Amino acid sequence: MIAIQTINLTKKYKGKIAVNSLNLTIEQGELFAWLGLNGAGKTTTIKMLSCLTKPTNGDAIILGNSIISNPIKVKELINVSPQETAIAPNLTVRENLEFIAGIYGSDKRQSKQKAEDIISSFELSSITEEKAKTLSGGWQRRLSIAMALISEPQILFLDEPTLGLDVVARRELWSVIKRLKNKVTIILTTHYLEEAESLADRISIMAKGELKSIGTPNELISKTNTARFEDAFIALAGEGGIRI
Ligand SMILES: Nc1ncnc2c1ncn2[C@@H]1O[C@H](COP(=O)(O)OP(=O)(O)OP(=O)(O)O)[C@@H](O)[C@H]1O
Repeated sequence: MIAIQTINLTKKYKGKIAVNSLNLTIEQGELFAWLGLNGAGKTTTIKMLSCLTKPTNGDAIILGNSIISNPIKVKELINVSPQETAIAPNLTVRENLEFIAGIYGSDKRQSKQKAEDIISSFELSSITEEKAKTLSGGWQRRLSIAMALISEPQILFLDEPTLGLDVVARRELWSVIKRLKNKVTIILTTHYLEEAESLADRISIMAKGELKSIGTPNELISKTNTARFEDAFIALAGEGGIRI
């Protein structure tokens, strides 16, 4: 089944095009990565798909629901783990999880159970009673993703999930994300090419609001006739990048 289909999805800010007539399809269960240089239009696309900003033209269908005519239903089906983590610093890890479960309508008993389940699946048990503000960046990001999954979304948007993390914390988070594959459709934005290459089923490359190419890392390498993914990325996303 199709998770996301965009139809001429376009966003202009005061006449300036941020995203230009995007047409693509993402299958359910896919881990799909957006890559592009600064200002390529990744965040704007994610904001439209998650109903945080309205398109100027076009539409996107999320699991059968239009982001324009049915944003309330779309918001029930998705969740976002934003760049700046949305955790409450003075609450413990467990309290943060129970709090979010409550916001999404669970009663006290259900909230406790949901928090317990996610603590176990995210291997958070060593830090459950720690206040969130005392956690390292890697643990904070892991908690933030766990919180985004409490509402059991079908589509999860991960915006720069490992930004600023050290190499070990990054690898640990990669394994957390890999375990989610095929359970939830994941839309990932990142500036780390090796992150997209390691995690994504397919990658889309944007430049100046235009979709330049979509494919598996190997397909993008072969389409651009390059030897490494980094070279393929530069051929597509760089100044005067090709469109294939
Ligand atoms: N609220 C806004 N008002 C005006 N212009 C905006 C706004 N948000 C984004 N833009 C412009 O739209 C274009 C695309 O920006 P966007 O943030 O989507 O890119 P990005 O690929 O996410 O970049 P980055 O990697 O730097 O986060 C840029 O030219 C940006 O300046």
